[in-house]
Amino acid sequence: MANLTRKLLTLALIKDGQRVLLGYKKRGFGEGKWNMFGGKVEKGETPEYAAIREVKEESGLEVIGGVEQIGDLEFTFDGEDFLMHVLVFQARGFSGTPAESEEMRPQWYQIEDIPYSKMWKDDEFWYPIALRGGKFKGKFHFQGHEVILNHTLEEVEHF
Ligand SMILES: COc1nc(N)nc2c1ncn2[C@H]1C[C@H](O)[C@@H](COP(=O)(O)OP(=O)(O)OP(=O)(O)O)O1
Repeated sequence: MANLTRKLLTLALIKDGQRVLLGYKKRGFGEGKWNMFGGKVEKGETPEYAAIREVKEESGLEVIGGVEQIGDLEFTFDGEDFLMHVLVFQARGFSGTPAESEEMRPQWYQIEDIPYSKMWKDDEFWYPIALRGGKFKGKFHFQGHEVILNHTLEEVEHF
């Protein structure tokens, strides 16, 4: 594969018992899909700081007690010259009430009602690991934004 430009991004799992907070992406990359909250790691930020900042900006929630890394994902897209390296975190706690932002419309989902058909196709592979408290590493190669051409996924003890 040719040299790819790497982009570092975050996703954050906000779980409260048997429900998770997802956001409907209103604009930008992944527009029209439900996803966790996250975005680019800006220059000078740690990924953990970026994850906490994105949760606040996109959902209105304050992360309490920091975040723990639970996933490491790489996404590539056929014919595209970039690789998205997405670190997935779980918030240890949170406070506040979810509020719609310019980018996301938050909504709580019971785990059994997670709308996988309206999400990125990789999510149905790794959410089950994340939701039962596991950690994972994976790589997904897409054709467009709807078809996974190939992938690897493994559960890990630590990163
Ligand atoms: C390809 O599969 C993906 N699956 C999932 N679940 N999430 C993905 C996938 N590819 C990207 N993402 C996530 C990673 C980030 O959380 C967002 C994209 O972030 P965005 O480009 O919107 O970053 P921001 O900094 O929020 O953007 P602005 O510059 O518009 O503020 O999608």
